[in-house]
Amino acid sequence: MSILSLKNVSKSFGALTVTDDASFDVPEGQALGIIGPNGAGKSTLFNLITGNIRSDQGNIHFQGRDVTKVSAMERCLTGIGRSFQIPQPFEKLTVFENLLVAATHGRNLSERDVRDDCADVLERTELIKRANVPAGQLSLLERKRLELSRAMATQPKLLLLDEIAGGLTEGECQALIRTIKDIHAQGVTIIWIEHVLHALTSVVERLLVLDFGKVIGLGDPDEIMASKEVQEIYLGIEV
Ligand SMILES: Nc1ncnc2c1ncn2[C@@H]1O[C@H](COP(=O)(O)OP(=O)(O)OP(=O)(O)O)[C@@H](O)[C@H]1O
Repeated sequence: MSILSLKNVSKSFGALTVTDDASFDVPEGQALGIIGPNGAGKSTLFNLITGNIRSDQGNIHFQGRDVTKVSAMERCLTGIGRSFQIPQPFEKLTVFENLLVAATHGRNLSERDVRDDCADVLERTELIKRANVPAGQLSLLERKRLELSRAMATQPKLLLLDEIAGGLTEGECQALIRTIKDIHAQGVTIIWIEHVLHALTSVVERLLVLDFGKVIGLGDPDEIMASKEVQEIYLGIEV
């Protein structure tokens, strides 16, 4: 069964069409990677799925329900969580306090009701030892982990990751991949936008390619990466 389904979704900013008739399904429990050149419309696609922006045309179904006109807040409450390309935690709040904010708002519950779950999330994302440290004092990898934790604190069924591996060393990247694999193994469906291709392809089962807002490829990661179109358009290699 598909957890997410987009049908003929389009979005323009003025004369610029940023999402062009996008249609695809994400089966429950799958990890889907999204690649494409800068400005291809990847983050915009996330904003359409989360409800941060509305589509001009088309429909979005989540768990069988048409959420096209549903607010971002309600989509979050029903299980769509995301991390942002540029982490913006509350720098002066501790890691744990940052999670409490995400969990209480993202689940519409009191702090008392979410405390244990927040501690569980920090265990899984390996940040529990830093729970009482202000977010502003974290290393880059820890900030990435906090961004992931804030998304997980909303208890998503569908987790959207926006370029979470950028800027990390290879060792840090591998550590983050292990955590993402662990989250995926718990049954969370993942859609991951990433320019660090080896990180992405080590996790996802399918790859979607966007170019000028159009879905130009969707399928097995190895086949997609080897395709002439992707090599030319995405990697800039003439084959
Ligand atoms: N709110 C907006 N108003 C006007 N133009 C926008 C808006 N949001 C995005 N755009 C434009 O839409 C295009 C796609 O942007 P988007 O951020 O979705 O691309 P992207 O594939 O995520 O790029 P990157 O890989 O660089 O993050 C860009 O040309 C961008 O300038």
